[in-house]
Amino acid sequence: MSVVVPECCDDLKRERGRCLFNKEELTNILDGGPKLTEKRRRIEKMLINTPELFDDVSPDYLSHEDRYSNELRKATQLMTTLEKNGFTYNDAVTTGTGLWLLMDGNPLSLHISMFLDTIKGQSNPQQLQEWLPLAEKFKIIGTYAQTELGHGTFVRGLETTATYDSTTKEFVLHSPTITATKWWPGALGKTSNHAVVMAQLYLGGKCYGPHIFMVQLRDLETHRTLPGIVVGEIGPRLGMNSNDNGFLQFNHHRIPLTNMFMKHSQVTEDGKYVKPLHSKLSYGTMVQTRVGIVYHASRELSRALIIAIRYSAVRHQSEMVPGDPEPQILDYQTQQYKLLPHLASFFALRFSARALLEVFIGTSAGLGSGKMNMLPELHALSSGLKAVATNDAVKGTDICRLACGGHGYLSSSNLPRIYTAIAAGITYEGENTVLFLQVARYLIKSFRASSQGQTLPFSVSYLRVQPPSSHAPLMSDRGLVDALGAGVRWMVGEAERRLQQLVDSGHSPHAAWNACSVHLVQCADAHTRYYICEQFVDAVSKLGETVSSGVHEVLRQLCRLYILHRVIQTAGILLRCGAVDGKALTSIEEEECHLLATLRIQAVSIVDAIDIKDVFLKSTLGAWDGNVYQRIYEEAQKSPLNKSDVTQGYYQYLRPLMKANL
Ligand SMILES: CCCCCCCCCCCCCCCCCCCC(=O)SCCNC(=O)CCNC(=O)[C@H](O)C(C)(C)COP(=O)(O)OP(=O)(O)OC[C@H]1O[C@@H](n2cnc3c(N)ncnc32)[C@H](O)[C@@H]1OP(=O)(O)O
Ligand SMILES: Cc1cc2nc3c(=O)[nH]c(=O)nc-3n(C[C@H](O)[C@H](O)[C@H](O)COP(=O)(O)OP(=O)(O)OC[C@H]3O[C@@H](n4cnc5c(N)ncnc54)[C@H](O)[C@@H]3O)c2cc1C
Repeated sequence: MSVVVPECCDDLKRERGRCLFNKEELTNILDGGPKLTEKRRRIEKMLINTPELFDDVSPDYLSHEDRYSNELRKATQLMTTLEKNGFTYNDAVTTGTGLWLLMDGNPLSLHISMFLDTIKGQSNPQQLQEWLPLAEKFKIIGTYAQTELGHGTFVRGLETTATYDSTTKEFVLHSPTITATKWWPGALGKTSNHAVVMAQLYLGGKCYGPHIFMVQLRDLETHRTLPGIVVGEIGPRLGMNSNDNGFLQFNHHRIPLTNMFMKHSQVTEDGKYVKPLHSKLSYGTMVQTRVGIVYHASRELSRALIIAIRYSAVRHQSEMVPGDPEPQILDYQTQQYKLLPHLASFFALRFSARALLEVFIGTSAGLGSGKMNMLPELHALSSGLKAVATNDAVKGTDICRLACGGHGYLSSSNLPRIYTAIAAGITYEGENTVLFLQVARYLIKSFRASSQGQTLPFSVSYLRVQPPSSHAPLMSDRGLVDALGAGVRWMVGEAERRLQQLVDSGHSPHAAWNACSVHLVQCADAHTRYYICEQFVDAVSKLGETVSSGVHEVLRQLCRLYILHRVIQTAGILLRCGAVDGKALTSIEEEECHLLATLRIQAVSIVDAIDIKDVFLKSTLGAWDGNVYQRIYEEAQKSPLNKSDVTQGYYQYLRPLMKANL
């Protein structure tokens, strides 16, 4: 399939004619540099020239089984195409291209993410040597099986047991109750022949908590389920129905001692336990996936924004001035207010994802040399950013759908599929409220440590009292970010005060925690957003030295919008702690409206610079040429109900009803 860039409609031509910045330069910034843009485009070209990767028929028109098979066909084709052309699956993941082709629930996604990451991050050298080549070459195919019917969040409450039998040097895996059934893992139902399984380790009758085990589930020749294992698919879900999310039960199933992942903790042949350097090292795959999800959420949000902003420039509706031609809906301030703050969020999340990745790489390097001290900060940052990124991507994607009116509800807009895929991100890999509560624990601990004069890690250093002299002018970007920081400091101080007050009045610390948890979640959310603002301001100011003035101006405007919007959202807190006053808020609101009008002028060009091709957007509303109505019409013709003029349903039900004497 070769892509011919079509002439665009007059509306989009006019929009693009107003561009005052170098789009390619902005594209390079978003990709992380010109080399990465070039690499992404090479991958895209190769994928576009592989017609088997594209659907002839929408998954909506397929049966449950055909939908799965079709996605599996494309997933395997994707892997072989990448391999043949000298790329890795990782290239398709990091550029987003692979995800966009297969975001109806790619049945190999868990293999190439959490299964491989667990092998890489949790194996000892022998295990790595044995399993990694097999998994990388798809000789074994796996998933990450942790969640059970009874427990997802509370990992320590998992019920699956792995009991060591020193006489045979084996672990016996068992699901003692219905609630111990593994439930949810992607690709577990029918695709995977292996799984990394989280189970409670028992040695000599004593429980040592959750540990990870490599378990073969199916025969490698026949693909039949092995004895002692029951496995299947869990049925339809809100979205991503081309995946085979599964269930799994063990009936005293035996695996060798060497199948416990032994990088961090070990069991000796005679059944002795060797402790890890940090008790949460076995949660490393989850942390790594949370980092990936921040990128993933920003990418999905960007697809929705491209669709909604291009559509808003093509769609004309109503009269702004009686008798005048119908304006583009993007000219309505309310439409700009719906979309442009989310456009700013996309940029903010992209820069924060990059900053988080650096923290992840730094912490991982430290762990390699036995340094565990950065782990709590990485856990808090990755938890907070995963939660904010998915919450905002879900909200933003739905706003994009709403901003497209009725047509946004069409499957062919692709907004429903983007929405249902990213909506799962709020729940999977740590439910967001639960992750925010982890961040809150870290904030309260840090606040207390600071009160005792201890030095705080970089992401929370602002929690100590700020000397008034260091403040930038309030209305500058820095000044407003400082005000947001003061707001979080006040919120955390208030949470700590309420917790202490409850404990002093006789509540247990745990009861006090629960009684303050709504406020604590708000603290965690506000802290993470403060961190995002800081990263955005830093990134834009660093780029200022290297980019052209047009691009810098657009980035500055987006950053400003993000901060102003955040200040308005937090107005109540900022007023209560005295960080801003009513007069400042009024001028911030006015500035936001002014900025919306400014950014509107180049909005189409900004989303063009995100550079996602039509074949990856998959949207009748968001295509480059803006030929919206023709595409919607043509897509409707593909409905199986349009194959005949009169359907079977007419003869079977409607006609008898019309003929009945009611
Ligand atoms: C080519 C095609 C492309 C294909 C796509 C490829 C993907 C690319 C990436 C993009 C991703 C997109 C798709 C991803 C698909 C993912 C699918 C989803 C998979 C899953 O959902 S797997 C299951 C995930 N499950 C969870 O996340 C469970 C959540 N629960 C927990 O993490 C913990 O149990 C919880 C809530 C943190 C509590 O733990 P608990 O054991 O109870 O501990 P305590 O609360 O008592 O805390 C003790 C102490 O430890 C600290 N702690 C907890 N966790 C960590 C950690 N991970 N690291 C460091 N420290 C940790 C905690 O804060 C406490 O500290 P204190 O000092 O306060 O005591
Ligand atoms: C599409 C999808 C794919 C998935 N893929 C996988 C996979 O590949 N592998 C895998 O192992 N799992 C997978 N999961 C499972 C997922 O990780 C869990 O659903 C998730 O961790 C949440 O756990 P839960 O379902 O038990 O929710 P629960 O913890 O029961 O949450 C229900 C409610 O209780 C609240 N709650 C729970 N605990 C607390 C607390 N301590 N404090 C306050 N509130 C609390 C939550 O905030 C939420 O509102 C997947 C899930 C989905 C939806």
